[in-house]
Amino acid sequence: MLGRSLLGLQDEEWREMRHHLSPAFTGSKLRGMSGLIESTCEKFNEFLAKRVDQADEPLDIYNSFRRLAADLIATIAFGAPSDSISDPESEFYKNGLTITDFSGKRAPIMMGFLLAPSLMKWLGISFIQQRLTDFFTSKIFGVIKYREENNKTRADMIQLLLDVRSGDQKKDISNMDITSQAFSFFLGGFDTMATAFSFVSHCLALHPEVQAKVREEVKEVMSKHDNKMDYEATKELLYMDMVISEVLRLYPVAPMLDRLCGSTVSFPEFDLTIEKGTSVIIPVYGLHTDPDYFPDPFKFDPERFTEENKKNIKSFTYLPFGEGPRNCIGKRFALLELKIGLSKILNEYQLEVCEKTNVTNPLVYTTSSSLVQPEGGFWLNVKPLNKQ
Ligand code: HEM
Repeated sequence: MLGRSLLGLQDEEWREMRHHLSPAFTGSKLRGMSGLIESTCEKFNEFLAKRVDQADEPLDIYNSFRRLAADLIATIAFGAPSDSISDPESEFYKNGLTITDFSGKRAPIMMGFLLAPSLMKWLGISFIQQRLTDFFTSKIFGVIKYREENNKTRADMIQLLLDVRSGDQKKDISNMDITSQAFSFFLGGFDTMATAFSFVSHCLALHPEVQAKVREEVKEVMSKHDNKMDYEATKELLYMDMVISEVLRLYPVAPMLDRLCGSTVSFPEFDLTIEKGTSVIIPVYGLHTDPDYFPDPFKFDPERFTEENKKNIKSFTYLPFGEGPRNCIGKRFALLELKIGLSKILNEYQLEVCEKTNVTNPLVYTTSSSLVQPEGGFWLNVKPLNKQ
């Protein structure tokens, strides 16, 4: 399944699939999907409300945001709403956790696929267990069958691919292709979204003055948009956009990128030649915290991203979503989800540090997991604004 997905395809096959999928992330498609995102984020607020009523203790925000991320992907990419937020036993969520767990016995498998994918295939080792492939495949096949038999449509990514398939040019896209792409959105957008939501919340709790300013902006924008935070409204969240940009600089979800050199290139000024076929690692975290590019790099300062200051950022030194043709296809979708989700939360809740919050600066990261996480996890107090 992964081999046919955007993440697994190479060269011409990748280019063609990317070309089909890119229209899923244009403004008009995102506008259509923003209602589904809003309603899923509202459910998350209901979960927070229950949680706050039941226990007045710190919240493990990462594990909470993972549930939100799973439900967002389920509804948008799999066309099948799941209820991971309120149901801890949700099958979709549990299977998602298993797939994205690269600790313990799965760590060498992941390393094997990164370093020697052909060898792993030759050895007959699969990246994803058959049981999980079957689960996700049957979900998507079921959704496609239902829509085709009942002539139903929905503003989500599966529909976009079905529309491409049935459109004028009748592209050769199989049900398995559609499943593979939904799956690549799951892998691309599950832990990344949960981590980004967690780091933004962490920074807002550590910097209450920034949080107050973002909340003020949210309330002002919502009051102009019938108390909603839809696609059009998010475009007015200029300060929140600066805050998110700064969080992703200080805490890039993907701290490094990799590329395979396609042709031999020379850089005479550095006396360096990179041969065709060489794996190149791009140190994103190193660039983002290099004082030559970002002075006083460990200072959390959203002002770096004002329209004026952004122009001074050197090209290719800020890479939270990668760069070039293989950059993150979900970037605009991710930013939309973050803006809607954070608006909903900040409109009703105050995020505060608690005794378990890791307040080290530079942050001390955990070494016990492959995830980018503070040592000790993400913990915050979440307090309803109306009870303050
Ligand atoms: C804040 C959240 C996110 C961050 C920080 C992020 C970051 C990234 C990065 C760094 C890459 C590699 C880019 C490169 O090598 O140049 C990538 C690729 C990718 N991302 Fe995201 N991502 C996020 C959310 C999402 C979401 C929500 C989706 C799903 C819709 C998604 C789907 C993908 C896919 C499919 C690729 C592979 C693209 C390709 O190979 O053509 N990402 N992402």
